[in-house]
Amino acid sequence: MVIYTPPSVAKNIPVIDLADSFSHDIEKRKAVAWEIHKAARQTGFFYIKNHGVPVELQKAQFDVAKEYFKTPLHEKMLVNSKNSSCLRGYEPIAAQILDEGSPPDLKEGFLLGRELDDAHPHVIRKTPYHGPNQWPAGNPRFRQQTEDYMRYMDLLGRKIVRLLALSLQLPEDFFDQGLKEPMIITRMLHYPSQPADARENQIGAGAHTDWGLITLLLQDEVGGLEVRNADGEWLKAPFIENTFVVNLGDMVPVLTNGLYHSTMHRVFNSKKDTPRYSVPTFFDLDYYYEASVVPTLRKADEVYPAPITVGGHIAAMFDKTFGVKKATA
Ligand SMILES: O=C(O)CCC(=O)C(=O)O
Ligand SMILES: [Fe+2]
Repeated sequence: MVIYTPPSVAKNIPVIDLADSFSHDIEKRKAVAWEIHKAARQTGFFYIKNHGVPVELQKAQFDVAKEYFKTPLHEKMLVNSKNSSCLRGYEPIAAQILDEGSPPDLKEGFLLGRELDDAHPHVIRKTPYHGPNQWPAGNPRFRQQTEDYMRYMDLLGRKIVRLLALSLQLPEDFFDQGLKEPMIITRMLHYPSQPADARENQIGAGAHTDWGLITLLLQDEVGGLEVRNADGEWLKAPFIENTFVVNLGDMVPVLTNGLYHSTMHRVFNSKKDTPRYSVPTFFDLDYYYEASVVPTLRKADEVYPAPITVGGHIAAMFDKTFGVKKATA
C-alpha cells in the first residue's frame, strides 16, 4: 500500500510542443525527440501540445462519456467487461485495485480496443485482450465518436513511439515490428468527488505505474491527477487546455535499462460535488513483441535480462488489479 500524502504544487512537468515532429526536416524531429529524452529521464511524464488531435473531438469524447455514465446501472451492466472475451466494456465502480493493499478505486470506466473480428490472426490465436468491443445498445453516437477518437490515438501513439526511438538515437522505425498489430486500449473514466465515507487510503485511482509503453491521457478541467517525481514528491498535473498528458509505462525502463522512468501516479478528486472525467489511451506494441534493452544502450561487457513479451506482463497486471486469481496468459 502507498499511504496517501498531499501533493506539492506543480513543478517540473514539461509541456512539449509537437509541431516540429510533423516537419520533413529530420533535425527538427530530433529536436522534439530530445525534449522527450529529457522529460523521460526526469519525470517520465510530460504534456504535449500541437499534437494534431482536434479540440472539438476531445470535447465530443467527454460529451459521450458523461452522457454514457449517466445511464442506469442495470443497462451499463449489460455490457460489463467481465462478460467480454477480451476485457472490453463497462467497469463498475470499485472494480479495480491499482495500489495493492489499498481499498478498491473510486472510479467507473469503459474499456475499448481495436475492433477485431473472428478472422483476425490474433483472435484465431486466442491472444488475450484481442477481439470485438462491446458497445452500449441504442447509442450509435458513442460508437462513432469513440472510433473517430481512437483513430487519432492510433496516429498519435505511433508518432510518440517514433519520437521515443529517435530520442534513444535509434532509427525512427526501430519499433515498427511491434507496430503492425499494436494494442491500443482507450478507457473512459468517471471519478465521483471523493466521498466523506471513503475508506482509509481509498481514492479515485490508487498509486501505480502504467504497464505498457505509453499512455496518452485526456483529462477534464477538474484536475486530480498527481505524479510522483524522482525525489518522491507528489506533484499536481493540472488540466492544460488542448494538451494530452503522456506518461511512460513499465516497458520503457525495460527497453532503456532504467534510463527512462515509468512514473507512479494516482487520482484524487477533491473537488466537492464535481465529478471528474478522463480518457487515457494505453498504446502498446504487439502482444508478442519481445522487449529488451535497445542496442544504443547496451555495453559490450554487460549482461542484460532476457527479453519479456509485452503481453505477458500486461496480462499479469490486468489479472492482479482486477482480482483474477489465476493468470490466463
Ligand atoms: O484518470 C487519470 O487521470 C489517470 C488514469 C490512470 O492512471 C490509468 O487509468 O492508468
Ligand atoms: Fe495510470
